[in-house]
Amino acid sequence: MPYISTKTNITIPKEKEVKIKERLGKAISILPGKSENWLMLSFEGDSSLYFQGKSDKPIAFVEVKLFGKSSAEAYSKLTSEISVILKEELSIDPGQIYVKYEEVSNWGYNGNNF
Ligand SMILES: O=C(O)c1cc2cc(O)c(O)cc2[nH]1
Repeated sequence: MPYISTKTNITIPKEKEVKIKERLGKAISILPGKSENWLMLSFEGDSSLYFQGKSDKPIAFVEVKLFGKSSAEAYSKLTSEISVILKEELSIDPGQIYVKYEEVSNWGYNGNNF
């Protein structure tokens, strides 16, 4: 049950959001055992974000939370793919993107915790 949130200082047109949603749905399988079946996503455009004291270029902060653990190699591959997606869909340069990973041991769903 991964969760990916994407926050950016630029506007995300609806058709781009849908495309990114589809691409992240495939990319999540880079993490062994994870799939779009349990993936939740959120998008927040037009955010007040600054990087290196500036907000004059497209910037993104992406958070990936997952139940359990994965490997540094898998996280690195996912970062590459997320960066490609945001570059191709929103023209955000990889050097303007942070991707944070969080491994969660207590995850609730459907009224109970796994
Ligand atoms: O995507 C996951 O991390 C995930 C899905 C899923 C379903 C399930 O029934 C479990 O017991 C664990 C679990 N993890």
